[in-house]
Amino acid sequence: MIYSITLNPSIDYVVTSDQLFLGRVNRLTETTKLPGGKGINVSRILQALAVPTVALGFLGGFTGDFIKNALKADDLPCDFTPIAADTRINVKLRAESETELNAPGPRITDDEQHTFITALTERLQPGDVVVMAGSLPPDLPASFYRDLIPAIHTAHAEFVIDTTGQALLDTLADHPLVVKPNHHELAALFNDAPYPSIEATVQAGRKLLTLGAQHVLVSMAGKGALLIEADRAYHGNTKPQQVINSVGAGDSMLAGFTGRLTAGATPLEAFKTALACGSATAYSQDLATREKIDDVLATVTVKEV
Ligand SMILES: Nc1ncnc2c1ncn2[C@@H]1O[C@H](COP(=O)(O)OP(=O)(O)OP(=O)(O)O)[C@@H](O)[C@H]1O
Ligand SMILES: O=P(O)(O)OC[C@@]1(O)O[C@H](CO)[C@@H](O)[C@@H]1O
Repeated sequence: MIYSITLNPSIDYVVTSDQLFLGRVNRLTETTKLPGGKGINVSRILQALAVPTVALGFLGGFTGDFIKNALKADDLPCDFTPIAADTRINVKLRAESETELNAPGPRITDDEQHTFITALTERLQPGDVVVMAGSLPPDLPASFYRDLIPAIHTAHAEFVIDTTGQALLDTLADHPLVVKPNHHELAALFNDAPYPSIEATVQAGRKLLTLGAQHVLVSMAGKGALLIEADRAYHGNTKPQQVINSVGAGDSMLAGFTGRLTAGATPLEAFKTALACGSATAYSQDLATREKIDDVLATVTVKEV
């Protein structure tokens, strides 16, 4: 089973405007509300790939109810810890370019934190994978993800982590199954300037393997992604289509890789699915459907670099 953890879910309020003028009234041409948050996105793509998953985390208030109902309508298995405060709303603005306004998130009490940790540890079985993805609401200690790792390992389960900076570096020695920084996050991890070439990016990504990660992907938005192994690396991409919404492309990529790898695929096969899932989401209004993923998979190209 793959459990996703979304400590700070969101309603993604996706709004479209022809142009955006700061300091003026802007009339929107379209609005949509989607269940959001990185772990939830991972579970939604796993479900599209028919990989067993349960979405965990915190949900509260009318916003939490919206997300719960949206996931229930899609038959996505969930077990969120209820909280008293309202789950946040993030605004995703599509105008000439994409702008995201992400809220800090609700208060989570000590009792709610303990309830979540107990629920998670009671569920874990040998062979399970826990995907921890996204920001922490303000009251949770910065070490919250890292503090879950001993319980995950005691259950003989593995973890995947999608976070940034020191919080990511701090977990590498515990051997995450997969990490997938984007190229900007990778450079920031090592206080480097943007990498001038694929070779330089591969060299930096390989440091994550040396520090303990089992599998390393580096995503580069429209420029595709890298699969970096100890003795070789691959660059892959998909046939370009119109980009509609890149929100959740990274989560889709992580889900595709983790889902296929866990089901027994080779890292290279899993990488191809990951590329298809990431781009298929970028080419869709919402997260990618299975049909769209299969369509895009047929266009994936990968070469050793
Ligand atoms: N414009 C695009 N065209 C084609 N594929 C894309 C595009 N944007 C993203 N993708 C695919 O999705 C993958 C992940 O995207 P990206 O590198 O933007 O991740 P991210 O920064 O984690 O994204 P996010 O946080 O928005 O989910 C890319 O490696 C690529 O395969
Ligand atoms: O604020 P965080 O937790 O870092 O990111 C949250 C978020 O931007 O990530 C997803 C896309 O990756 C969206 O569904 C959601 O709104």
